Amino acid sequence: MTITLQLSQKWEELANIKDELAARDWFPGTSGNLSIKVADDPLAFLVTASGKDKRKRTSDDFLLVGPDSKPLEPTMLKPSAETVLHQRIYEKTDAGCSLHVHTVDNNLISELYADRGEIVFSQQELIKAFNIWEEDGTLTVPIVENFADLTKLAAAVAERIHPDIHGVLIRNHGITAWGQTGFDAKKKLEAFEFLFSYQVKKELLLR
Ligand SMILES: CSC[C@@H](O)[C@@H](O)C(=O)COP(=O)(O)O
Ligand SMILES: [Zn+2]
Repeated sequence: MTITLQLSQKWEELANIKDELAARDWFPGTSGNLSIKVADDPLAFLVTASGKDKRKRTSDDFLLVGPDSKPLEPTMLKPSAETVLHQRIYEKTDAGCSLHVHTVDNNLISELYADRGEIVFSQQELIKAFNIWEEDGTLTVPIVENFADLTKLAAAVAERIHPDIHGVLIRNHGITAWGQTGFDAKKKLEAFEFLFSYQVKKELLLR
């Protein structure tokens, strides 16, 4: 397969995911960023351009960056401010796609559980989306502080990545979740958001 064909297929895959997440209203105020891996060695990935309304579909939505998160070709576009987070995820995992969204539910959970540094889910059918099939299985989502220094933020996220971790919450900011493919990453992101929404509502009902 030629590189151009591979690139246009990945572009289409990411654009479709972006549309689906936009339909869920998961990009308020231009927030959120998405990426998909195009090559492993050296690393190259498509990432959303910074500051755009991610609900719109345009030919300027993504740009190709290399292992240092810098554009691989001359462009007027700026890679997402949070590109380095995606870079660190590709370095530390076998992910093929990484998705970052800000939602009210993920922000509330990140704040309510910040002091514990994580939230652990169990006895929930949807943890099967993370390949956890045991009746007493648990799913842990680490929570890191929202450092303004993005290199520091990326290092804090990278530090919490282990084989059983599929996403990291950033306090009062959002979640970054990843998977081997675009389908896998989106499935996990949707499952996370279901679990966060359930937990928020449960805590409200128990008050
Ligand atoms: C405009 S609020 C969101 C940003 O500060 C950032 O957190 C974000 O998710 C989007 O930044 P971007 O540079 O467009 O990828
Ligand atoms: Zn963000």
